[in-house]
Amino acid sequence: MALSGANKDGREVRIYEYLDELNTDLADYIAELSEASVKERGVFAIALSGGSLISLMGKLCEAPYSKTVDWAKWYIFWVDERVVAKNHADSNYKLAKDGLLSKVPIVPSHVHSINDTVSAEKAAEDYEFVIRQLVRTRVISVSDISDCPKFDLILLGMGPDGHVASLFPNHSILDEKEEWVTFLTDSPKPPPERITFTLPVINSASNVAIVVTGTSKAEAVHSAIDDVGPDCPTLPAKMVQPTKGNLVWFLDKAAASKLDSAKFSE
Ligand SMILES: O=C1O[C@H](COP(=O)(O)O)[C@@H](O)[C@H](O)[C@H]1O
Repeated sequence: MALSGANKDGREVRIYEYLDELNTDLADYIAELSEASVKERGVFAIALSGGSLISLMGKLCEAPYSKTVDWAKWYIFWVDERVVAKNHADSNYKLAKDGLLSKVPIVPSHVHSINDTVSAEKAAEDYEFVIRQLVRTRVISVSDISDCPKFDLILLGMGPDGHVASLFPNHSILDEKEEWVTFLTDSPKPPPERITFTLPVINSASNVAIVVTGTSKAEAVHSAIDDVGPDCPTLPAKMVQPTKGNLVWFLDKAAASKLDSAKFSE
């Protein structure tokens, strides 16, 4: 049984007692957005994170989604990527390829991963160039208020420290306003070299989902959703506030355990 609530900012919080329910509802949510976007624009531009998110999306590889989703219309991007070879265990591309993309009929030329043969700085620059080309051809929409790309869906995970994508607490890249894609070489979580979408790009998306499971993240979830704690305003997850788009949090019972509301009966 899921608990769900929306607040006045249009932010929705969905809490699941069982992981299987979260996985099914997440697959439904993605499939519905894909259908709506393909109907409206003919394509679905989706940006993935790494980490636990990919296994939580696993139901998409199964029936009915494997048959009903219009995979040929999907264009895949990465919200953040570690600057390592594509076959490296730390690669977010490899994680998604092994766990999702190799199991469904995605068009290979629609998969836009980073250039893994150059520096982090150059990889970020090249990736932004690729995104600019696809904005020009309208594979990715453009925001009418920020001129940023407007992805149909951006999927985020969150670390126990409240980081999303490769936007870490107290890091100067949280202030980046000009670039669409930036880089860091001092990530507090290994590996140190990464590229990441900036907050203006994340907040320009039509839809953003933050998918979080596990007790280790309950404090950061509480801080970001209940607006508490001295670090709250600068917690990266809290800074995800789509300007015009929708934000949905998908939480399991453990991640939601410190929220002010939302209690399941034992
Ligand atoms: O390093 C990263 O961490 C976050 C969170 O990962 P999780 O395994 O705790 O869900 C992830 O969203 C990001 O893409 C990744 O590069």
